Amino acid sequence: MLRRLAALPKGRRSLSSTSKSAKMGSLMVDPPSPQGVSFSVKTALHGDITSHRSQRASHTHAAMHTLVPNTHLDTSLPIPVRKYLQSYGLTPPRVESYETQKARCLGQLALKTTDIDRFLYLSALRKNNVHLFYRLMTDHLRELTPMIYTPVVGEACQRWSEIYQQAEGMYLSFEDRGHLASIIQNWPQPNVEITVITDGSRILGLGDLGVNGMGIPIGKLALYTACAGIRPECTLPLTVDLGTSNKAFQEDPLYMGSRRDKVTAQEEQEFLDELMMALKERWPAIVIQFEDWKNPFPSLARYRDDYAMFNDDIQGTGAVIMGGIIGAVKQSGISPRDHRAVFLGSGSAGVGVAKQIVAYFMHEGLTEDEARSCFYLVDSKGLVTSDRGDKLADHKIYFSRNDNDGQQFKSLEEVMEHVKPTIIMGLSTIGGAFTPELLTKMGQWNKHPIIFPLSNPSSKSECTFEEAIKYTDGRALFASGSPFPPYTFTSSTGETKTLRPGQGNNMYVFPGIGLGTILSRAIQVTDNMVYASGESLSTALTQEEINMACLYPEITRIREVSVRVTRFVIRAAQKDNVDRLHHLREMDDEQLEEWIRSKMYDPHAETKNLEAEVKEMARELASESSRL
Ligand SMILES: NC(=O)c1ccc[n+]([C@@H]2O[C@H](COP(=O)([O-])OP(=O)(O)OC[C@H]3O[C@@H](n4cnc5c(N)ncnc54)[C@H](O)[C@@H]3O)[C@@H](O)[C@H]2O)c1
Ligand SMILES: O=C(O)C[C@H](O)C(=O)O
Ligand SMILES: [Mg+2]
Repeated sequence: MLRRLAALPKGRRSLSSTSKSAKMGSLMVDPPSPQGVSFSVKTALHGDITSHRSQRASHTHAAMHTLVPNTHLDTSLPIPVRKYLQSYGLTPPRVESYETQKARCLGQLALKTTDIDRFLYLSALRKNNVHLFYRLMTDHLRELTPMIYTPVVGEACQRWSEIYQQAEGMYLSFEDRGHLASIIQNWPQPNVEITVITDGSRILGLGDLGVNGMGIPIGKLALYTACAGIRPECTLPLTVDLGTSNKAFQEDPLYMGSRRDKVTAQEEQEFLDELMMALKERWPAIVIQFEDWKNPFPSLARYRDDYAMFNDDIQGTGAVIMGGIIGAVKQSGISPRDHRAVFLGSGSAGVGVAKQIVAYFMHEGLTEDEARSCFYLVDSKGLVTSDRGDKLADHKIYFSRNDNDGQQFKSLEEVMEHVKPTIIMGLSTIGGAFTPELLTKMGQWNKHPIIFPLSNPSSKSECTFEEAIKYTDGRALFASGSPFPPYTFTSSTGETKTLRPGQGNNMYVFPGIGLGTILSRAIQVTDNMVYASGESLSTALTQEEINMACLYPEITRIREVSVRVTRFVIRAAQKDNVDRLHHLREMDDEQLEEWIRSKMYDPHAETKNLEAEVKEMARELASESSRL
């Protein structure tokens, strides 16, 4: 057993996963060996099998402490296990059920009076008892996701320097260039499978928040664990400090990043070249997600062929919104070629979403030109046209209109009058931009107007659910980036209904894109894998959800939905021949989904797994002592 534990960092991901059956085994079944073996576990455990019992116990304890901090301090652990782990006496005497632990946590949460207090409480719980945190999260996704993700993470990032309490994730600075590979060795976890990287330069719709953006990688990776079962110790939140354009932060004595202005695009690229290589050198199979960069197009183009990487804001958002649009287009009763979509916002998300829907429309039989001509992109200068007179950023050129007869449309109102859209999408960061007047017009022009205000957090949403419903007489097909509460509405025909909004947020797909890439050992994240993730969503709705005209599955089912997304992503990787775990090709879809489930971290099973480990260890130790 101890020898097996010593080998743990190389092939397996956690103490508890070492003794699981093949069915319940870890994600790292037959991985390429990570380069960096955890020093403390390796040195503490490289197995002198004859050493003293207490020494062994503390070695085991050290292994757990390194891989899953504080696991031995869970108040649900039985007394014999505590004694074995030498944590007996370090926690109150009573052995508690999860129900009791949960009641205490929810009680404490209820005492908090602000969202930031709830955010801090949950962050501390994650640090102090990671399995309990994820048990709570998976049981209360609807209520708790907004506390650790959008919208509350937005305020947390804005106030990060003020509310900072504990180190989480890694920070790498421009000044560290030339040494990134050796600094990355400081990360104590040996088996990182996925990282989310930001430079903080476009955090949600809140602008450049510099290193305060760290809340985003932490929040996204918490969802990877809660929604797709990637083990918490296999995730690496990463923030790079490349300076900030945020003058207020530069002058704030509490700001914890450098005071330099943002580095140049060339300097950023050189830094990222080194970082990407360093990450892959230590963890050859690592999946890398770029998140919330101001201009993420160059890095996506540069690294996507050589790394298993993707950009969530361009690709994840594109896929998730395509997934919702598939249902909305069907419910609208209008064929794809007759849709006219006005996009407020032509940045990474706007262009990513429009391109992904072009791919869907082509899938439905339109030529590329026909599909592209359905889109009218608007930025801060108005409708994006080829003859507008300013130099268009590269990513906007594809959608620039040529059919405007020299006329320019400066405001959203003018564009909407000109186009009379069937779809409006908001990816502009301009809260309230879909005014009551515009929403009313959408209701007049369309039987079922498609209205997607997607900017985050809630304060930046282009309209609320209530507004979209009220001003279209309850006929809007709606999804927003941040969550809105249900709304009870009486229509002009006197019908009263409680309606639930869809949440068009990339959280429905990125966990499955990441898990599918990890599990298939894909060497790239291809366009087909991204497309498949969005397409899978429309197949994941239950009959009841379809009857209720939902555009997205119920959030409480997200773990099951992630299994479906993961299966589609793996199948697409196989088709594109970028997968490396070829025996998965032999499984039928049902077997593959079952296998995916078996690889997912289940926080509810962890304490039991630990108990089983300890029992097995005790047995082995007893038989070894009897041989001595
Ligand atoms: N729902 C989701 O899953 C999701 C995913 C990604 C991004 N987003 C949100 O989308 C928003 C935009 O993100 P992004 O990465 O595209 O940012 P970005 O900075 O790349 O793009 C913002 C776009 O909005 C335009 N804009 C700014 N002010 C405007 C104005 N007054 N009128 C018209 N257009 C204006 C800009 O010109 C630019 O084209 C953010 O709020 C982000 O939180 C949501
Ligand atoms: O973080 C989110 O909630 C979605 C998206 O990635 C965003 O940048 O807004
Ligand atoms: Mg984002």
